Amino acid sequence: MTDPSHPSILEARGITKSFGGFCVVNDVSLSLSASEILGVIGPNGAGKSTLFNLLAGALPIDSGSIRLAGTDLTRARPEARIQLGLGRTFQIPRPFPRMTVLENVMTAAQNQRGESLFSALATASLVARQERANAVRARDILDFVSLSHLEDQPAAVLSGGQRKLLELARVLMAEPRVILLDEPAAGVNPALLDLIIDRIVAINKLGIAVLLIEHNMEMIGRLCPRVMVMAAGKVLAEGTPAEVTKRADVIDVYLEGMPA
Ligand SMILES: Nc1ncnc2c1ncn2[C@@H]1O[C@H](COP(=O)(O)OP(=O)(O)OP(=O)(O)O)[C@@H](O)[C@H]1O
Repeated sequence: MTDPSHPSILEARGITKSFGGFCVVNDVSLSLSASEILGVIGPNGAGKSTLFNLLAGALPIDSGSIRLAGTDLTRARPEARIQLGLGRTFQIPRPFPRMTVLENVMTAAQNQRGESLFSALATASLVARQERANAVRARDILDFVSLSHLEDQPAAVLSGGQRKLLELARVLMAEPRVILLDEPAAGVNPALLDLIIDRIVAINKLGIAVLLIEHNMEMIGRLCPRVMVMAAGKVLAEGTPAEVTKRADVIDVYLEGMPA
């Protein structure tokens, strides 16, 4: 349920997706308020990444609806969703390895807003001015994610944690209202993990809502006032991390055997 004082920015209703007759996301609904970080947890194969693919438009949904700030995105192309403010990161970041860190961030700029008019009127000097403005903004964002010192390096040299920070920077360049974060802690060393957590808090304080898939329960506990537990494609439980981690059904399908 969304608190009326914090209206919903992202709303999904009854999202369902099957592959070859096997239902991997089954009637999932969620409501994310503009000020919120909502965690999505659950065992491997629960359908969490598929849910992100459906929200981001990488896969078409079989049934259900998706709204972002009241606009129906259910059938919108992924690029249209990005332009409307829905950003996402991937479990395994895929930067352009030979481009520099700065160039990687600049490629995520959404200058195609009003593209037809822009291309009709554009002159070389206008394009150059836009590029300079993008470079200034990309440098500010690299500073925000503490990667400024690497801006001229090819992305191929980055560590796993630095690649996650670069992904965050690329998403921020597109000026999102909501970010879907898919396992930002996976493969990240403890020092960078603290930095990533700190940057997610800072991003949220800018008014950007976050939907966070994560297996790292410490990170979930530090970031998420509310979590949704998925199992076998369905929402099994919702509540605070303390509430859901006490539930016998959640312990049974997910938490048993995990490191404390
Ligand atoms: N394109 C696809 N075609 C067929 N089956 C798929 C496809 N994508 C995902 N699946 C299946 O859907 C189920 C859910 O997978 P998904 O990756 O969404 O789970 P997950 O909760 O994100 O798991 P993990 O925590 O391991 O990332 C799995 O059984 C997976 O094999």
